[in-house]
Amino acid sequence: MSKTDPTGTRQALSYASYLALDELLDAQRPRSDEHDELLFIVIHQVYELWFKQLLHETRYLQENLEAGRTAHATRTLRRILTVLKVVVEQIDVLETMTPSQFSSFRARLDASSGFQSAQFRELEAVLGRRDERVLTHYPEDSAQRKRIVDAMSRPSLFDSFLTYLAESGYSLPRRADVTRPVEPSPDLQAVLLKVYRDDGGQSVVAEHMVDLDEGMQEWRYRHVKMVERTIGDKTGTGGSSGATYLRSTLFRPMFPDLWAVRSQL
Ligand code: HEM
Ligand SMILES: N[C@@H](CC(=O)c1ccccc1NC=O)C(=O)O
Repeated sequence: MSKTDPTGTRQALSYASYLALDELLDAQRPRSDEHDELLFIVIHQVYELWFKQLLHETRYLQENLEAGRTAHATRTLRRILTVLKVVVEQIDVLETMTPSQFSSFRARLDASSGFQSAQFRELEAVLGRRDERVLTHYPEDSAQRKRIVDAMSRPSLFDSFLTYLAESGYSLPRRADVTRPVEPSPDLQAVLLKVYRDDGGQSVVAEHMVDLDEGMQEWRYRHVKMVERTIGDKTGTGGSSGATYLRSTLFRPMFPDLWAVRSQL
């Protein structure tokens, strides 16, 4: 395959053109002359690429679940979990940056912050988070805000998991309104206990859902520790109390029913 350049000349596909490296490698633009700022930018860009891939895979996972395809869903979940592991471990790289190295360019970040990562918020919404407060960081009418709002109004991954169980023959209560947060449900927990006792492919999928929930919580924990060691108790550039706020977001499971049943297994 070949494509034409702006002068109309045919260009053979190459490594650089296939991967759009001119654009990609031109997209790191430090605002200071400090050595460490490039690492900060690269890490965040890598995160956003992985978030893109995770959103791509979760969409596929939902399709597989809703079609009752256990093997495909399990494989996709494994890929998602492997990527999640990589993004959690990536925090090690940023932790090689000392507080004073970060302080050398932190003021140049102005009021920008992780609160503005639309893909992270979209991922949370796809998994099941329903919290309109996150929208305050995105301008009305922005494409980013619309993607988060859309994700909050579609069935979440947890809803697709429930559809999958129903497809597999388990009769269970449907969630009346997918735009509302998941409330723990004793009726649903009774069905989940049966899923685990039957010990089929559905229980493997359920275990991977727990892995996913645990992985997201691990990310939060590692992020908070990174924040504590890098900026201590300083307030965040995004206007929050910083580490104190972030600590309050720990232990907020996405799939509470899957945790609740474990004391009965
Ligand atoms: C030195 C490194 C980092 C520091 C000091 C830091 C600090 C903070 C702080 C203080 C907040 C609270 C918002 C605020 O008031 O600013 C926050 C939120 C956030 N950060 Fe970071 N961060 C770091 C790296 C990262 C990385 C690598 C990511 C990956 C994308 C990330 C993603 C987020 C997200 C998604 C939030 C929102 C969390 C929530 O509201 O639950 N941060 N960060
Ligand atoms: N909120 C951080 C700054 C920060 O980490 C950040 C700034 C801009 C873009 C991404 C960031 N990462 C995650 O919050 C701080 O208060 O130092």
